[in-house]
Amino acid sequence: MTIEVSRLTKRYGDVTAVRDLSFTVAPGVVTGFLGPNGAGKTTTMRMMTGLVSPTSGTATIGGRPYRKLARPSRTVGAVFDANAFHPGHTARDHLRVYAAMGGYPDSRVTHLLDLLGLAEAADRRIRGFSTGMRQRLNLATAMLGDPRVLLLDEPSNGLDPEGMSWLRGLLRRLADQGRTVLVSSHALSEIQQFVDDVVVIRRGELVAAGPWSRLAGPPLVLITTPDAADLAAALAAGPAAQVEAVSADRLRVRGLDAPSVADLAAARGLRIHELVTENASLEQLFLRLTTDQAATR
Ligand SMILES: Nc1ncnc2c1ncn2[C@@H]1O[C@H](COP(=O)(O)OP(=O)(O)OP(=O)(O)O)[C@@H](O)[C@H]1O
Repeated sequence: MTIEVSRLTKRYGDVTAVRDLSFTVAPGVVTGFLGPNGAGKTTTMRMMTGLVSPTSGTATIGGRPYRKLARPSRTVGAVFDANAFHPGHTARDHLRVYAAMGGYPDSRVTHLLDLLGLAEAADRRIRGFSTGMRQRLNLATAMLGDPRVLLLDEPSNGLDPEGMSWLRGLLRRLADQGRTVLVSSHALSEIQQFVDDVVVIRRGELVAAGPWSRLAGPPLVLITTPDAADLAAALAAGPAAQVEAVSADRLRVRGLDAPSVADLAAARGLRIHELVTENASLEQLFLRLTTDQAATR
């Protein structure tokens, strides 16, 4: 179930929330949907589910617009508002209401309460729930119909480190089952741990899309060695793309991973005191992509 966004535009009066936006979201991976506040992420995700009508362009899921899907809630599970609950309901009540609307059995409710770590809190009123528990309940609601596609708007908001690690595991499993998982976020350092692909937008327009590993570029390896000059010469003569001397005993290499650097040094009898791999962070990439050139001049 691929999501295909094609030349999507949404205008609210004078405000163009989304402008001529095209990208695809593949099944089997977790895709991060990133952009500064007001970039148009929520509007785009709402257009995917037919909650907002596009001014022009299309968003399809498995080749069809949301409204033309045979059983929408069995195909697409979406989480938008983290607080769309009746505060006096218990978690179990809440899920039962949605299960009844979708025609899902009670056993599904029990299964999801377990799966999302809410079994103990199932019979407590939502009013007393933490943000993290509300996020879990939201996910449970989206997953009632065992959908092939999950659209999650800021699901990591309000999660503590343990909750983040749990969410990462859950999204990974869902993607490994072949589902299509689109997750919007502004918490880049957190989301970096679990996205395979990214789509970056700014002011409603596409800035970059593709596998994170490709957008990030090859990692850098920082080497501390008392044999810097000899090692630099050996690396430069070999397959490394770039070798830079940082100081008398430190080199920075791009285009060769740490084990290859260590093997090459061993083969030449050169000493290495430290090897550190530096991956570009999603935050660095994001800032580079979304910083307004004009504003920084
Ligand atoms: N119903 C609406 N009426 C008028 N303007 C709207 C409406 N919904 C969104 N907008 C405007 O469209 C733009 C994009 O908003 P949107 O909520 O999609 O961005 P976002 O990337 O999800 O931002 P955030 O991360 O802050 O939620 C903003 O300028 C917003 O003010």
